[in-house]
Amino acid sequence: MARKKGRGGPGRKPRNGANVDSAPISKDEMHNEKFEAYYKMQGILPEDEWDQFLQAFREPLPTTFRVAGCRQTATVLNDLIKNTYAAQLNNVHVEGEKVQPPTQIPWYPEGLAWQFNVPKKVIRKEQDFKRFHSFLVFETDVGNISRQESVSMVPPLFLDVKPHHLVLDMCAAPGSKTAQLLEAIHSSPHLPNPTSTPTITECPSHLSSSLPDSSASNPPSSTTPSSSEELTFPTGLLIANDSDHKRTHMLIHQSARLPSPVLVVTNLDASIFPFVRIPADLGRVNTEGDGGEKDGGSGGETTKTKTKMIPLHFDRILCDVPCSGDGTLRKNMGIWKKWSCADGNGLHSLQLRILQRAMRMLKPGGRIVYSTCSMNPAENEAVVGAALRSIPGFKLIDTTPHLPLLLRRPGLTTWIPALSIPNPTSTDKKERSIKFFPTYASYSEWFESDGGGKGGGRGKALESLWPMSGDVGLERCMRIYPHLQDTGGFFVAVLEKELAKPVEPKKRQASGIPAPKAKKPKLEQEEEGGEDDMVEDDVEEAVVPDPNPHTESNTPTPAPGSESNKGGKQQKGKGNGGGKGKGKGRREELDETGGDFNENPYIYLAADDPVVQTCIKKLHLTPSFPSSNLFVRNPTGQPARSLYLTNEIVKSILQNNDYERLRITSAGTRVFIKQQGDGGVSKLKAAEAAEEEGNTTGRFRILSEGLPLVLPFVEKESVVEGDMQTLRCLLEVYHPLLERCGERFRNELGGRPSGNHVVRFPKDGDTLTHDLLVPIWKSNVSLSLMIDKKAKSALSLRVLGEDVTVAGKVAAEAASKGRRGGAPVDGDTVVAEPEDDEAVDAGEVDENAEDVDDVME
Ligand SMILES: C[S@@+](CC[C@H](N)C(=O)[O-])C[C@H]1O[C@@H](n2cnc3c(N)ncnc32)[C@H](O)[C@@H]1O
Repeated sequence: MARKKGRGGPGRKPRNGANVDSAPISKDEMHNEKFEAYYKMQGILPEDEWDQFLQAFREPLPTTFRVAGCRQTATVLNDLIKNTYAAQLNNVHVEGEKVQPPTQIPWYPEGLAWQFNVPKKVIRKEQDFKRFHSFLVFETDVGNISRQESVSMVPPLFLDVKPHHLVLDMCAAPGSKTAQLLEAIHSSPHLPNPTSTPTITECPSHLSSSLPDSSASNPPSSTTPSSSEELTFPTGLLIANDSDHKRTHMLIHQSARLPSPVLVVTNLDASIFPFVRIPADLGRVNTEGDGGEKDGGSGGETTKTKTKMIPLHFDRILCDVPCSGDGTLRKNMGIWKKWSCADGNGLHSLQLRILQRAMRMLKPGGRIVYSTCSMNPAENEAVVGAALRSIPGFKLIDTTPHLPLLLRRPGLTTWIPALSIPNPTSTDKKERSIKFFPTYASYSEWFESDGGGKGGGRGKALESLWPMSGDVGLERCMRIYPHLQDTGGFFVAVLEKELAKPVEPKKRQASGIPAPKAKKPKLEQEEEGGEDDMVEDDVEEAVVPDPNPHTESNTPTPAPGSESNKGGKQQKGKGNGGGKGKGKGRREELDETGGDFNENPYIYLAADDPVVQTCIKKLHLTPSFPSSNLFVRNPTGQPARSLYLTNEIVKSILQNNDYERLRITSAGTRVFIKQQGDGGVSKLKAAEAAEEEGNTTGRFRILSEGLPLVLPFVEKESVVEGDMQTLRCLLEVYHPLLERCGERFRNELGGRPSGNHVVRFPKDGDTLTHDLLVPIWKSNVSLSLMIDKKAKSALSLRVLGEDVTVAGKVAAEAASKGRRGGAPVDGDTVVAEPEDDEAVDAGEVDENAEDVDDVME
């Protein structure tokens, strides 16, 4: 399956929706008078740094990536990069000049982020770089490496997410920061990390060859999901939201590389994000932050007594808001030509409403990180300042002690807004000039005059664009500039909600805080009206300014459920709410493109469902497996093909909220799938075999991405020990015969029934630095390694030092014939994969896969 080339090109929608493009332009064209005039006026830098600042923006951005996944995997990979690849690349010369090898980004924790700046032609020509690039591509595909702009790695680091935290990523697509947040939630050393792929699956202690077979070998004795969850899954939650429906699918695709039972993806306008209902007892436990959870009742059963519901408040919220993106000039070169101060002005109102909404959904003591890839104070300090003044009880955190090696400048405490207006000295009406207004009064005066456009249809700009009186500590914000550490431009502010009880609404009004007319989110109005328990004490604080009538800039597309969407096509939502907890009837749902919200429901299976019980038996799972946390996604609620797993809090959300109201696009992760074929045997024969077995529930297997989550519940005795001969054989051939495998493995597996098995390849301190666990499928005559082709290639490269897989050989052959093959060079098309039905049978082909290049920032 070849992927289309997806990066750049004129008209490409960038990360924030502004209409800029990344088509290359010459350095001579990299000028913009208005940009320079505007930022010089703001005094963002000392005069003597100005040239360096502009010059840095004209240079290509280095390629940056971070090593993701669990600590074990990350350490192995990082050592490999440091000791093998970077060492090899330290001595590459092109046309007599030394090429800089990859270097560690100095400020990133534990040296896990890297950068290099090597022209594509060098990567294509130089064997060592080519090999390094292949390695990066494969490891990225399997989720162990995340290619991400270095400044974009900053906000999640300041959010400081812990495994028990309830986290909301308000504007999450395409998802590079979501991935970081997920990794942080899964970061406990006691939890198996789904962010490590089976290529080096972290081995739960009871399956490890290296750990003593003592109490650790016993599966958790409790049969309640909550106690097994404590031992296995984080108790936290990550809701990743984006208002752009297409981009939520990018987000889902991106996060599929980091399968997690704690993830929920929603498709809502963040500025009117509705409250999520949770049972009060669950909320209380979360507020206490002890990470423990009550059993929310077994799946499929209906709780008789009415449970008191409360709105969920988050421990951490990331507001990586849509922005004008002028900090991305180095990659979105079209901004040089198109920059206008109107872009930032036009986004200010939405950004402010998103931040205010986040503040209202935060727990006392909780933290918000607000970030943009813009340098414009209209989108940064003006937003943060106005938000802090409108909702008391928050403060900006001084972040200087954190990441001390990250060079940054303090936030601006004053700035001068400007408008883009028709150039009064030009006859061309389309020509614009920039006009500064030091005060809101001077702007108002101009606005009221004819020159201001009164009567000409121009809406008035918000006063919050201007600096306001009163010190809110804006210098605590962070500004990152390209010349400081060879990055893009970026802005980050860290806000904390005080633990003290917020002041009464009346006192707030008396404090002179500008409180533009409250405009409650539609969903919230309904929520408040219908559910006493959902009314928050600070509901009156919905100091949401009127939508900015200022119409100069590219306005972001109206989001689902937003007022601005009202004129759109309306269609009915479908399905029921997935069992109990269905909200208040049907609502008309719209997505960004005007289509309906067309998602299947989330229906939990009863723990004693025959299919669940068959899975437990056939897949050799211990009784502690959280069987009531499995759900299916189809209108009938039948376990037809895939079974998904969540933790308790996600289950509680899905069962107590209308999934259509929250526009839940995805939740949890798929762990079991019905085996359609039987390795090398036809589907018909497989079906016949299943029939003969009297197994009408079908035969499910553990999906490779689900394995890390399921492993702690796999019975130790059922795991077969493999050897290097067997591993090579499984990698080289799609369906190798058992006779080709190592003798001990052959003998052990030979006596076992056909179906799903887990194989452990013990660490040998040499080729395998950690135990490796993989799922295989045994048919009557052959075996199949049930991991996808890219994961196979990555594993082969890492363990055997070469890609011995069929796909790898085809790619190498194509490359040797002069066709492009092997790993793609940055932004290029991925080589066509060989025709075979293995991945399809294995259910590993993602039909909804989006262009992964687009997913990379
Ligand atoms: C800067 S990008 C986010 C990048 C993302 N955090 C990441 O690290 O990959 C801004 C995102 O906000 C989304 N967006 C725009 N308006 C929105 C709104 N009103 N509510 C939620 N998301 C919005 C855009 O679709 C875009 O994906």
